[in-house]
Amino acid sequence: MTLLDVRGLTVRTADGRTLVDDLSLTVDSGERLGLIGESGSGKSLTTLAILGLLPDGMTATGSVDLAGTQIVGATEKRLAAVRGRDAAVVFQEPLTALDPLMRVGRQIAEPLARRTCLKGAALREAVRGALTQVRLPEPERIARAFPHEISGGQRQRVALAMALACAPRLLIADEPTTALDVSVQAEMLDLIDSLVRERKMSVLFVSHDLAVVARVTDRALVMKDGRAVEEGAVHDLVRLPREEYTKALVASARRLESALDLRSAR
Ligand SMILES: Nc1ncnc2c1ncn2[C@@H]1O[C@H](COP(=O)(O)OP(=O)(O)OP(=O)(O)O)[C@@H](O)[C@H]1O
Repeated sequence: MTLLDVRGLTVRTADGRTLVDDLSLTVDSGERLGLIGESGSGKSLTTLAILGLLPDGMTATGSVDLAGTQIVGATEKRLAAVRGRDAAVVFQEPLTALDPLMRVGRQIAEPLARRTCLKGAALREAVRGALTQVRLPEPERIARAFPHEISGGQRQRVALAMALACAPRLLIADEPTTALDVSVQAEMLDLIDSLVRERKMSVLFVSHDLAVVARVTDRALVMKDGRAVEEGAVHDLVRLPREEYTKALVASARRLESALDLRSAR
């Protein structure tokens, strides 16, 4: 069953520049699609358009059907009902999702309480469970902390716990590991991978890095200058890229991998 069906999505600025151009993609229930392309290729604007979160002044045309709701042109009320329940997002910078003045536990409690009607001790226990699920040690301490009191990797886990709190059918992860230290990137990818598998969730995973996309998704769509240039199984894209642009992405992922191999051999 198709969960997300994007057809002819076009995003324009107020002065008429086209930043996403006639893009179409689908994500089935339980499927994981990678969206890959260099910086500026339109990946983030695509994810924002899917959630109805485009910056002021930008307009979307075309169709974005998310679990039966048409997102393009939807009212804010309708969008609020969809976000969190049908799709939730983890951004590159966890601080965009977290309120700096609110303790971490309360930030997770709010969406949990909305979904489950839990209160008091039962809600506290559910928050603890949400923090444990994203493999945070000492969940009581983390729940009492403010965002600046925990590490960047821990903040990204908290953002993931918040995104998962309402059990969304689609997780959109927009460069979720790019801002993290290399040492914690792989752990975060493995965590996302195992949590979405356990929950049979669909994923739209955005990255400029083909090696990262290959770790979490089975199929990928390559974007350049706001357009889709190639789409296929990740395995095929890596082995037999058709487009010059995809070949360049594969070559740079290989260069990076061999540089890392050399580093670890030293
Ligand atoms: N608020 C904005 N106003 C004007 N132009 C924008 C805005 N946000 C993005 N753009 C432009 O739209 C294009 C696509 O940006 P987008 O952020 O979607 O790319 P991206 O592939 O996600 O890259 P990155 O990973 O660097 O964010 C770029 O040329 C960018 O400069």
